[in-house]
Amino acid sequence: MGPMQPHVTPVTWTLVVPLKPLSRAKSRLAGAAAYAPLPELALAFAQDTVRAALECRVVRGVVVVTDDALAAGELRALGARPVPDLPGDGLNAALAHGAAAARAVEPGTAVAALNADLPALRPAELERVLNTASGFSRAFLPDAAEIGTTVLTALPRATLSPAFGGPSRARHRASGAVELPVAEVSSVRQDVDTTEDLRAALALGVGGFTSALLAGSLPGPGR
Ligand SMILES: Nc1nc2c(ncn2[C@@H]2O[C@H](COP(=O)(O)OP(=O)(O)OP(=O)(O)O)[C@@H](O)[C@H]2O)c(=O)[nH]1
Ligand SMILES: C=C(OP(=O)(O)O)C(=O)O
Repeated sequence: MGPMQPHVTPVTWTLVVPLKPLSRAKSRLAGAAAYAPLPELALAFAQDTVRAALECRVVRGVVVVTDDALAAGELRALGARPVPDLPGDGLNAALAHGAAAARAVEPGTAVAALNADLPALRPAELERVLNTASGFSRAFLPDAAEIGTTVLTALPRATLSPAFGGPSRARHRASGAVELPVAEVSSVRQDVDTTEDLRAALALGVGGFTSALLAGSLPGPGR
């Protein structure tokens, strides 16, 4: 930055990552259970997601909303802050609760919901998504299938107002959030719900937890 540039305070983000109990996670991935147990896959995806998120330069912290004691311990070990769900309320309540927990500690923080199933996540691509989001009060990134959402953002004065679940892209757009105009961020969009998604994530390159778990039994094309 040159000497005559105005001083700009960069936006830094607290991410909120939701993770349901591992024993119930990733039911649509049943086809991949031949390669590794589903609870272990769900944990490895979350570990790779959280580790990459914490390596992103504009991320100041990660809150993981989960009632799973094993996952909470493993993700705390990576540097995340686990908080339990509110009793019986589901995904969007968990995200709103996590955003409130983040702002209880850091009142001025921008917050972003991030799916826990992004094992190919690259910190530099997440940084480009978040830097683009710093220009909008609320914004979102559609998933690779163009139906759901992988990231929903809110600047410090905005409320997150999450509407995840199924066709959430249209719901987030209807809520007034801006669809982020950012290209070539496949690693931030590639969520893994099905065996086909897992193949796509493996083609992008997954993180160390997922690749170690699948070592020797990688699901290749058409298998
Ligand atoms: N804390 C919390 N996280 C949730 C809850 N429901 C879903 N999630 C998480 O939100 C994300 C999207 O959830 P889903 O697509 O419903 O579940 P999934 O485990 O990814 O996949 P399926 O079981 O195949 O539907 C995942 O990271 C889940 O772990 C909830 O009630 N509480
Ligand atoms: C919850 C969502 O994700 P998925 O169902 O694809 O995991 C969503 O995209 O809103």
